[in-house]
Amino acid sequence: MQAFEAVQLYFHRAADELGLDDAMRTLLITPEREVTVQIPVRRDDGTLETLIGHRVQHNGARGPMKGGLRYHPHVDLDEVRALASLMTWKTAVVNIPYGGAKGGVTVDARSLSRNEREHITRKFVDAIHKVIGPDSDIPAPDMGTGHEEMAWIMNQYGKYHGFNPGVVTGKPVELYGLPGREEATGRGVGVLTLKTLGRLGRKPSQVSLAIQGFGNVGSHAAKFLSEADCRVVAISDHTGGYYREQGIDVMQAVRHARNNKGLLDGLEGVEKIANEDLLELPVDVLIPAAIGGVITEANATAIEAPVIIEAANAPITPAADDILSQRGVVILPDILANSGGVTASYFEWAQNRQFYQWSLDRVRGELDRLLTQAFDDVWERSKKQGLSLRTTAFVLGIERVARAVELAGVA
Ligand SMILES: NC(=O)c1ccc[n+]([C@@H]2O[C@H](COP(=O)([O-])OP(=O)(O)OC[C@H]3O[C@@H](n4cnc5c(N)ncnc54)[C@H](O)[C@@H]3O)[C@@H](O)[C@H]2O)c1
Repeated sequence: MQAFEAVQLYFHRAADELGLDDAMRTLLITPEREVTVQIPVRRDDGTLETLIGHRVQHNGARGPMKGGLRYHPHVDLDEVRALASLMTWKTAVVNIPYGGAKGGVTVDARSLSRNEREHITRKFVDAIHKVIGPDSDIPAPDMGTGHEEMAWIMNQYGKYHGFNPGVVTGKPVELYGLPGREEATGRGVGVLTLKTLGRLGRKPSQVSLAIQGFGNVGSHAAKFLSEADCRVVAISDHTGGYYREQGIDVMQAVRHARNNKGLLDGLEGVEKIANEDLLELPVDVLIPAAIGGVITEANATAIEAPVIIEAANAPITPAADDILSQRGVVILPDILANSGGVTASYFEWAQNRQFYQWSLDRVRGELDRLLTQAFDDVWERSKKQGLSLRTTAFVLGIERVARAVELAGVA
């Protein structure tokens, strides 16, 4: 099932709980604006190529729209639409004053030189600068983009509209970025894992964890949770899984990856396992933090972990979600579990608007506070209404957006 259908399914399940009529559903699902543009680019070898870029602004009832910009060969309008709507529900669940958007260019970022990436980014801004801005739509990094692209967006946007660093987040710290933005999603996953364990009456020191993916999110989550006394028994990246029953020295793994082009292969003192086997280990908590669609109908029954924290976007397919939920597995859904990133982006935007640099301590303190509040809102409502955490998170997000739409007056 494609991302689009999965989001629609979860939306309608929550809308059923809220008793929303068809007219309101249509209004909430329909994006406010979709922009598709051509991006002509001269490659370094002199050839001319015409790329396609999209920006979908889903809903701005609660504030300026917010969402990443991805450079990936699979980018298409349906996917961007689905991800834009997910951002609307995600910003609402964590209760920051934003709506949702998403964008992308259909291109393999790894095939581009730095020079080509810069040209594409500036051309894309040329095409969409009229519809983005610090009060309307604020892009951020996503797959295939990072702080360099964000700095170019800020610079190119400034040529049309004057200096305004709040037009984009995920910038380099030296250029109005936020200290702690890089760790924020992984740290948030860690904070929310501890909150989940606390509600289940589990002490971190009694808990074993397996984490799939050791990139930005997975490595920071592993670091945070091992420092909190959890036993991280397995980690992985696309080179394979690495297992040690007594617990992996996460800092050693971080250092190893840092000196090995970000990769874990060759890590010493661990047993090598297959990535699929990592998912089926008899651990207390499983954290998929790599890619989508790794837990499907085919392997859902083999998953032994009683708690899954969705650090990646959509790691569990809807069919697998049904199987796991029926078995009583506690699943903390992606729209809450990985919302630390967009929350820190909101802090970056707030500090840009204040022209005041936040300290790392302040960022961490505010991040922990907002995520804890969002977690408590979702957990308590889920218990009260007897709904899964995923359906509850969607209910809460959709309800807040619907209320904002109604209060502001829809027509
Ligand atoms: N970075 C953020 O702020 C953020 C925010 C929200 C959601 N996410 C989601 O979290 C996930 C991870 O993002 P990231 O920023 O850490 O990406 P990243 O590119 O830094 O790291 C991805 C990691 O996954 C590994 N990987 C790739 N394919 C794999 C496979 N088949 N099996 C096992 N490991 C594999 C890679 O080797 C790498 O270690 C993505 O789904 C992303 O959409 C990230």
